[in-house]
Amino acid sequence: MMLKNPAAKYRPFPAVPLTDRQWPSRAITRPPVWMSTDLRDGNQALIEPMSPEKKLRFFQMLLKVGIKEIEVGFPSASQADFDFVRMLVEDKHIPDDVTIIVLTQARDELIRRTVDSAVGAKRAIVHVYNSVAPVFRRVVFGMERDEIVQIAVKGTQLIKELVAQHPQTQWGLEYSPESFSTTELDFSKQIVDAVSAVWQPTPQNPMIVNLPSTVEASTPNVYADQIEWMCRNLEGRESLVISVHPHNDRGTAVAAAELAVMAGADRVEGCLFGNGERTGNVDLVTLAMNLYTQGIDPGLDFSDIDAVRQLVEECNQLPVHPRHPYAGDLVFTAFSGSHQDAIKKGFAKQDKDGIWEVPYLPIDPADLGRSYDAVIRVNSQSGKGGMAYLLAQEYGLELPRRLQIEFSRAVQRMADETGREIAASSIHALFSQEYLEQESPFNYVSHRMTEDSQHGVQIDLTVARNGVTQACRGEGNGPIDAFVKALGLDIRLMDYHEHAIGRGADARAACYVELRVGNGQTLFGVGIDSNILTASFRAVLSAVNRHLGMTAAGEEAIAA
Ligand SMILES: CC(=O)SCCNC(=O)CCNC(=O)[C@H](O)C(C)(C)COP(=O)(O)OP(=O)(O)OC[C@H]1O[C@@H](n2cnc3c(N)ncnc32)[C@H](O)[C@@H]1OP(=O)(O)O
Ligand SMILES: CC(C)C(=O)C(=O)O
Ligand SMILES: [Mg+2]
Repeated sequence: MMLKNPAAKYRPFPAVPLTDRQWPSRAITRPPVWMSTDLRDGNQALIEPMSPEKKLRFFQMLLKVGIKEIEVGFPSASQADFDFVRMLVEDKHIPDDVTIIVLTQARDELIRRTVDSAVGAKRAIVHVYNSVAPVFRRVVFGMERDEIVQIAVKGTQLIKELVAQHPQTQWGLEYSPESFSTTELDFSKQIVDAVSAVWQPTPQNPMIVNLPSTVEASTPNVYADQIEWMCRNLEGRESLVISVHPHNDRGTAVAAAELAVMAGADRVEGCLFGNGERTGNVDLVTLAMNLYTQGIDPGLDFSDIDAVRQLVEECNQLPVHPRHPYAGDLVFTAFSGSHQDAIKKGFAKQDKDGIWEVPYLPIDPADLGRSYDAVIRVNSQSGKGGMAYLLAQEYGLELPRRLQIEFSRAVQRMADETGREIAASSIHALFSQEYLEQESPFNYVSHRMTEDSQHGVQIDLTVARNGVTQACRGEGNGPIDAFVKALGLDIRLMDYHEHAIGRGADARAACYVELRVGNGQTLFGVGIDSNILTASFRAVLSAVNRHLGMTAAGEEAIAA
């Protein structure tokens, strides 16, 4: 039967009975304990689970990033999973300050195998779980609440018994009431209290209580309420590490984790770049960098984010989205004109060691090992700022503002025609063609200049006009004035800029002149030369040639 309203088959998530919630007015002031479950929850969700070799490379990268708690697998799932954990232990891959975690269902034979896998490690946490939500109790287990509690209690008793036989390892317990976020809070409390009554944690040897949103089912504020409620109601809170394990079914796992930390969670489990079952586990990279941009050291090192991303993509055989926070290919790239303009101005004003204040960039790309080069790219949505930035960064050309406006029209034409992104090299080629290679009809050959107080500046100039060399002389109150007079053309100099390109013996001068030829429109010419005067003369000829190329009126003006 077709439902009239298909949405009617879903029910709204019930609110948590917490009227004096504290978390909304709290702030995060320090990082939580990070736990990576890439090699377990991440791995179990892959189309092709990682080979032992890939798992080891991933593990070593996690160490380098600085993660101290790493869930290394589900050892009872397969011989390969078991062997991987043994290899880590026996080949001494686990640093002393790192704790491995091994996951198991609360079933006898699986628990035994799991404990066996970690024997000999300096520190290991056995992570046991059973699902507690009403739908699991009814559909999967066909059990009442008390029977579900017994699964967890018996499993914990067995773990306690088994680990006592291997005192050379410092053992810990993590208990997860799986599907916590869709479970009645009083039942979650009942089962967690029952487990801790068996394990008997102390503030010195706390037990981890991991409260997963196995399937994210509510807005993040509801999850935060659930966490605060548990923190306030569990027995022996001081002997518990409250951990969260958000999944991203509603796309709000990051928010859920952050609000949960405000609500009292001490620890967060997740995966790099949000890999994991279905829509993924919460993304540890985003969480860490979010803290970083609030001025809080997350204790994780993502200063070479591209290397981390590359390895994760290779091991997971899944791409990281180009717009993934902090790490995607396009997150430090602006195509749109007004963004480019603001970023360019922001970079110019940014003090290297000062507070970060570049518009549109929440973080300095350099802090992630990303380069500024990729920040600004040009396509049909771009304005003058983007191409000016690229010419300055790549070619040392600092175009005056009005020239930027003039040249951006040519760039826009090119972008419209191709419909593609335009590389810095193409912009430079277009700039050269438009301004620097304008050698006809006038081409500079040589000049000699003298100066005295009576005549001002005198120039003996040789130019080629349509390939025919001719000599002329001019006097003026400055070199450009004298040069224009020598040409004998109706030209007015409207604006002039110059700057050096490079330093030392190889330095060259770039000159930009804005001229009005006859009664025509003003337009720019550009000259580059090792001699600053020659550069300015070339710039004048560039403008004149451009003008002649564009208008018949220009020809007449020149002829006049
Ligand atoms: C939310 C999560 O991510 S939890 C982690 C999930 N990860 C994995 O499952 C990956 C590794 N798992 C595996 O390789 C296998 O599932 C194994 C080896 C653990 C178990 O395999 P099997 O023995 O074939 O059982 P299966 O996977 O079908 O699990 C279902 C059985 O386990 C029971 N079960 C499921 N979870 C639990 C639990 N936490 N505690 C106790 N029993 C459980 C179910 O009731 C069911 O029992 P039934 O067969 O009597 O009906
Ligand atoms: C095993 C548990 C913690 C889990 O992965 C989940 O509930 O999502
Ligand atoms: Mg999970």
